[in-house]
Amino acid sequence: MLEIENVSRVFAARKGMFGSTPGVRALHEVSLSVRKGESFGLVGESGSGKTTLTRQILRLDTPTSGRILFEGEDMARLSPAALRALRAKVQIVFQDPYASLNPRMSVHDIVTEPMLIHRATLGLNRQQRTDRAAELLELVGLGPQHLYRHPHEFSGGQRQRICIARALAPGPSLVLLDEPTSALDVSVQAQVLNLLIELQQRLGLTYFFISHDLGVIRYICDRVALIYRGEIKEQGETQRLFDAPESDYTRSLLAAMPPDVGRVAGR
Ligand SMILES: Nc1ncnc2c1ncn2[C@@H]1O[C@H](COP(=O)(O)OP(=O)(O)OP(=O)(O)O)[C@@H](O)[C@H]1O
Repeated sequence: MLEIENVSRVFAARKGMFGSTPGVRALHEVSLSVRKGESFGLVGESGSGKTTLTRQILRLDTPTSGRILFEGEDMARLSPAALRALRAKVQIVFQDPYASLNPRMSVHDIVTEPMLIHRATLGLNRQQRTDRAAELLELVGLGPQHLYRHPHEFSGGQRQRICIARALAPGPSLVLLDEPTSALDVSVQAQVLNLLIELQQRLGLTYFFISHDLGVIRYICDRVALIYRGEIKEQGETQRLFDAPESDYTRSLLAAMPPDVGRVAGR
């Protein structure tokens, strides 16, 4: 579904009024492939390049070299119409459900907005968009009675469910989950993770799951890649990587952050 081939991203050195910024090699020869229907985890500490890679997948930034294929097509070579269609197919859920919902918008407007943006692709009229928003709320475990409420009336976990409904609104096949539970209480984390697993099974979604929490990764991801200073240090089946890590970096990461699956699963 998603092939990342030898992607590098270098931010050039810059001279500014208050001195110069050195060049940064944020990604170096990153290669990985995400299969349809799986959950693929990307683990790395702060500054390792996770956001930069995510921005390349969303086509918000362009690699310095290398290429990214989505469903076999080079993202850099898409026509404007194909790029618009791709934007509906690849959606993201951010870490902070408090910051990522506009407090002035109703849940209805938040969830129907992506349908409006992608109306050329989806072809839904006003009533159909409202009906779909109500269905999506039901799907994420919030009833349609919440449609005309505003974000401040919801808890953190409920807000993240609204963010998930918004991400699902244009009918994506790939969902990028950028630390989607790390701003939530532990008990709520487990509920949201279980919801994500359930939605994946029902809708046949593919997840690209970014996290620094190995417990969460182990709970949800089929395969995982570890990124360190812009380079992939190891990747493979999650279970294998935890049981028999091949790189020193993986070993040190596992030693520093023992995965605690029981806590995540709420057991
Ligand atoms: N626009 C930019 N210009 C210059 N350097 C950048 C830019 N964006 C990111 N970087 C640098 O690239 C490196 C990778 O940053 P990135 O934000 O991708 O890491 P990250 O793994 O997402 O970190 P975090 O978990 O803290 O979000 C860092 O050294 C960062 O300072």
